[in-house]
Amino acid sequence: MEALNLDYKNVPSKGTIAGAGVRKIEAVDVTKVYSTKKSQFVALNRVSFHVDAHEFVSFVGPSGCGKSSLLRIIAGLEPLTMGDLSINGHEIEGPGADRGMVFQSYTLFPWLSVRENIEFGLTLKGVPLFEKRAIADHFMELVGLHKFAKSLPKELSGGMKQRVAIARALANNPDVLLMDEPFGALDPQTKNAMQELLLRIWEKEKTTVVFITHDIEEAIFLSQRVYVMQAHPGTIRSEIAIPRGMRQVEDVKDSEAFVKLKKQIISLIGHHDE
Ligand SMILES: Nc1ncnc2c1ncn2[C@@H]1O[C@H](COP(=O)(O)OP(=O)(O)OP(=O)(O)O)[C@@H](O)[C@H]1O
Repeated sequence: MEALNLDYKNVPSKGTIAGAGVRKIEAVDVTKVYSTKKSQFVALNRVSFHVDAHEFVSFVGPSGCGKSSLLRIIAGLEPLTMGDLSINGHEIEGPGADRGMVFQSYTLFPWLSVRENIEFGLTLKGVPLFEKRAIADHFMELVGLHKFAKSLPKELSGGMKQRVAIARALANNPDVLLMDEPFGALDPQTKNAMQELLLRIWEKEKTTVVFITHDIEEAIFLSQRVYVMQAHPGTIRSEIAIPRGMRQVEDVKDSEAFVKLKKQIISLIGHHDE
């Protein structure tokens, strides 16, 4: 029988603590100008940041500050106008299998089952059936959907669909998981449950995550570092480190440290709006 090759989780650049501290994404003076026939609009102005291996980094800011533009540029779906942006030291020139995406809108293939959706990228890569099945099983288990392997997306709730989307992205073993308001369309209870689940997954898989949200609580709860953005034009106003161990506190979102950080970020964002 063919031996199972699950070493995909142990590639040196991720999945091992040894890779921690290694620069994964580096952005220097990234500028994005959208041009139409009549005008030019500066969506991002000289945005510089970095994301290290295994980090969970969020970008938070008001509507229109360029969060989605930034994520699309990292994903290689949108070209930057000026500046430098690299992943693993290589300039980003287009989309790549090293980056997995999860969007706010549900992007599952409606005609494919949960298992087939999760296996889709692996099928394209020609991963052998046995291995593909094992990887899908692992990630269905991880997001708690193994009982729904044969279900179609239309039979799933919004939260379940996003769990499939996360499993699908992770099954391709991306170097970086890019998430654009993935829980933005969910009700508050489901959103909280998804945040808890994502943290558990991140702690287990050691994935590097770049997370976009306008929800300040969500950013503080999930991240190790938060970049606070402002609009007109989109720039990074501040970088906030979230203290280690804060999440271990019960009802962390009501804790003094959490509320203090939230007020700090609100004032940073609010300051610009005045
Ligand atoms: N393709 C485009 N052509 C022209 N302008 C664009 C385009 N995409 C985005 N913009 C403009 O760039 C700015 C930043 O948009 P972006 O969607 O990146 O912001 P955002 O912070 O993600 O906003 P939101 O939180 O509302 O989704 C906005 O003013 C938007 O209107």
